[in-house]
Amino acid sequence: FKVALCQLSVTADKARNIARARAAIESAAADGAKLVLLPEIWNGPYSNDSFPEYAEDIEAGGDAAPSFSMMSDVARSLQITLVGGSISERSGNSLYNTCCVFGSDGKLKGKHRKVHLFDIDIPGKITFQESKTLTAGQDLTIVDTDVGRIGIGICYDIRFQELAMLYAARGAHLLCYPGAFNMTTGPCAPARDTSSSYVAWGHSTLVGPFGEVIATIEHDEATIIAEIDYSLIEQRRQFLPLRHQRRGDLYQLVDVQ
Ligand SMILES: NC(=O)CC(=O)C(=O)O
Repeated sequence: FKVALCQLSVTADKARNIARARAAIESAAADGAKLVLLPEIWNGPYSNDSFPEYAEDIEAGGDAAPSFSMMSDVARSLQITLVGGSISERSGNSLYNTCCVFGSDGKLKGKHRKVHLFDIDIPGKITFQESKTLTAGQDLTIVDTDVGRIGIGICYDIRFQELAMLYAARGAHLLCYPGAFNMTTGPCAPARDTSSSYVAWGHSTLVGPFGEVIATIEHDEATIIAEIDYSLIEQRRQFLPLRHQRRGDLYQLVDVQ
């Protein structure tokens, strides 16, 4: 089936960001995509000042959550599976960086709250402390959808390979990491805006089970549409039978949930 990665340009105008995301999803579905992905924090700027301002109460829905409502509505009307990048989510007194996954009926199938907050300090380059405003999620997220079993992480989560290994062990066909990587630390993000306080890298990428890049783009606003074929996963596992060759007597991956 066809998958679409929408690399959106993000501005401070939330209504415009929502309209633009909807248009990108509609265009991807018109081109045959059955699974559509958005980037990390696509409804407003990626900054600690903005997270509280753009946050939505997903549980309340409706007017309290216009980005969430748009995603649910568009997934239902186009009958696609939507991995909704991420938005900041308000829940009680806490804020989370949250990815919502919608089924082709528009229902929320799963919600991932970023588990590894992006707290870094690279002198002279970039300092970012998500933990100033955000709370880390406590759960791994695997979602069963019309287009297979999907493991979700958000941006910095990709750097902790145990997550990916656990998702694979739990039978995930596809791992989705909506990202807002930056010019210092690396690839995969919304479109680049050099006037923004946080300059995103762009380069959204779809990778196959041999580690091969199926499709990628530069840093402008654009959408990748490419076919993925899950049957290649089994072929890869036959060719490289790592699962049976692991040295459990020397090391173990422990699933604590
Ligand atoms: N924005 C993130 O969560 C992570 C990031 O940019 C990185 O390089 O890692």
